[in-house]
Amino acid sequence: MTTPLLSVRDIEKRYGARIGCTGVGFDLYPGEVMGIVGESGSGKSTLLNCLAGHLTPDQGEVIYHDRQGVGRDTVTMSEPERRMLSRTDWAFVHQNPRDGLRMGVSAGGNVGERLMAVGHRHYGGIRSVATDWLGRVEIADDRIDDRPSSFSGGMQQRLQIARNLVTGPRLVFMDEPTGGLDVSVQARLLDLLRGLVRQMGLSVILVTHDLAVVRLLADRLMVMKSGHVVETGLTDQVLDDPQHAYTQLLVSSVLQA
Ligand SMILES: Nc1ncnc2c1ncn2[C@@H]1O[C@H](COP(=O)(O)OP(=O)(O)OP(=O)(O)O)[C@@H](O)[C@H]1O
Repeated sequence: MTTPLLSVRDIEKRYGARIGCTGVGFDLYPGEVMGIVGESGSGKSTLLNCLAGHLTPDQGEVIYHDRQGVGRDTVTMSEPERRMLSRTDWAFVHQNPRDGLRMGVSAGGNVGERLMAVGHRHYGGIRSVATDWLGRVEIADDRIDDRPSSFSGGMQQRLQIARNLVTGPRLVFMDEPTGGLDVSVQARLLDLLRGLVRQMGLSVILVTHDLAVVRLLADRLMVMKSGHVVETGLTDQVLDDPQHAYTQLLVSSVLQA
């Protein structure tokens, strides 16, 4: 049987007396896209940040199987080790591209510096890979020396995606990657993301409150409410035949919208 890429066991995070998330466990397999959905305040971001090492959970394990097949608990690993993983194996796409880009650095620099961080040194090679990646996210060659602040919101988000994927990560965390964009821009970005996820065989944990996004991208779904996972299953199954009353409400409110 295939080894999971990530094994999450009994994660809990509290903010004082308030529950951020609790009792969360699942396995993510290579090449799988797991969607986490739920209304505002249900604990999606808390969970994602615990999984990505941005928040320390109060309880639980996040076992990541590295390229050597060794299972390592990212909750207890040292900060330098976690930082190294974030550079080499993991990527994080923020809702707001400003949180994931360096706004004072050119588009090419934003992509190229990630390559340099993993040891690439040859300037010409870095520039040509950066150009190639700008093309893959549909940013014209002649924008390579422009700063992201001169880009539209959709372009900034595509640049953030290029910056994250250029190093060939094994696991990508995405926090509302299409949030805050116009509907037509969202549709184009979703198409692009879906293509990249398929081509690269990426494993993704995707947080969104938008069921159309998970319908397109996610193989499996976890539905959260008040910090708990209330339903989990294959995306089409959960959306077409929701079992939990809360999921039924989520799905029907979309249908009525
Ligand atoms: N820094 C914090 N301090 C105190 N409580 C927090 C903090 N961050 C989140 N919470 C609480 O934890 C719970 C889960 O919040 P979280 O942001 O994870 O939900 P979410 O589903 O991501 O919501 P949204 O879609 O609005 O981002 C909520 O009750 C929230 O008020």
